[in-house]
Amino acid sequence: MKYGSNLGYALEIINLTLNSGEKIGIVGRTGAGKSSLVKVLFRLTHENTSGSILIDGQDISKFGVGYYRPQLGMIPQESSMFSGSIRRNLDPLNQFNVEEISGQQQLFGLCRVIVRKRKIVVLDEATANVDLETDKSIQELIRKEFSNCTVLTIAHRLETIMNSDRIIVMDKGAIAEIGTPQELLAKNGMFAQLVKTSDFGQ
Ligand SMILES: Nc1ncnc2c1ncn2[C@@H]1O[C@H](COP(=O)(O)OP(=O)(O)OP(=O)(O)O)[C@@H](O)[C@H]1O
Repeated sequence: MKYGSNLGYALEIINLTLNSGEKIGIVGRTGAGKSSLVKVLFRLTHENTSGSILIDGQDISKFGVGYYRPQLGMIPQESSMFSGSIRRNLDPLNQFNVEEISGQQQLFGLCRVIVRKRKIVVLDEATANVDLETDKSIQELIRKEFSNCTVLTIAHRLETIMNSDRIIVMDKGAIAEIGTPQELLAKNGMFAQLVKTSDFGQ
């Protein structure tokens, strides 16, 4: 996939099979292709794209977008959506966290609504400004209550995806590594390096 015919490939050859109900974490450095992978899945980009994506054995390009898109959900974690963060910014003493809690509840509510109706859900925490505990709670909520949904989490913080069924490590528009967190740690490759160089576990 390219963003323009005169540009280089943002995504190279990708061969990927996801199992129904799988919880997948996607990691990789800036520009590795994480968002592009999601854009292709959502059919947000048509031009300069070759290959096919099959869901339940059906090529998604054969579906109308109106039929197809509602089966997918995106949970953005933009802080501006939640009153808690705004309230906290306004409060110089930072003493009250009542609205912060309600901000969290809004987020959980949003997850419930979106995830319940969808086959595939993407959680984008690349721009996340929620705290680690909220992140973890969302992952737990999704894992427990929505076991039938396939969930792709673009992870900014590695902690939140360490319980994923599988992790995809993107690099230069390709899948550099894929496997369970344990497999990738044992491999001692790119994922293990990301874990070592993050604050994770310290
Ligand atoms: N709209 C665009 N137009 C042109 N090039 C783009 C566009 N969006 C992304 N790219 C390029 O495509 C490549 C993959 O970018 P992508 O945004 O998918 O990476 P990412 O892993 O999601 O990065 P980040 O963690 O910064 O969000 C990069 O080289 C990037 O510069």
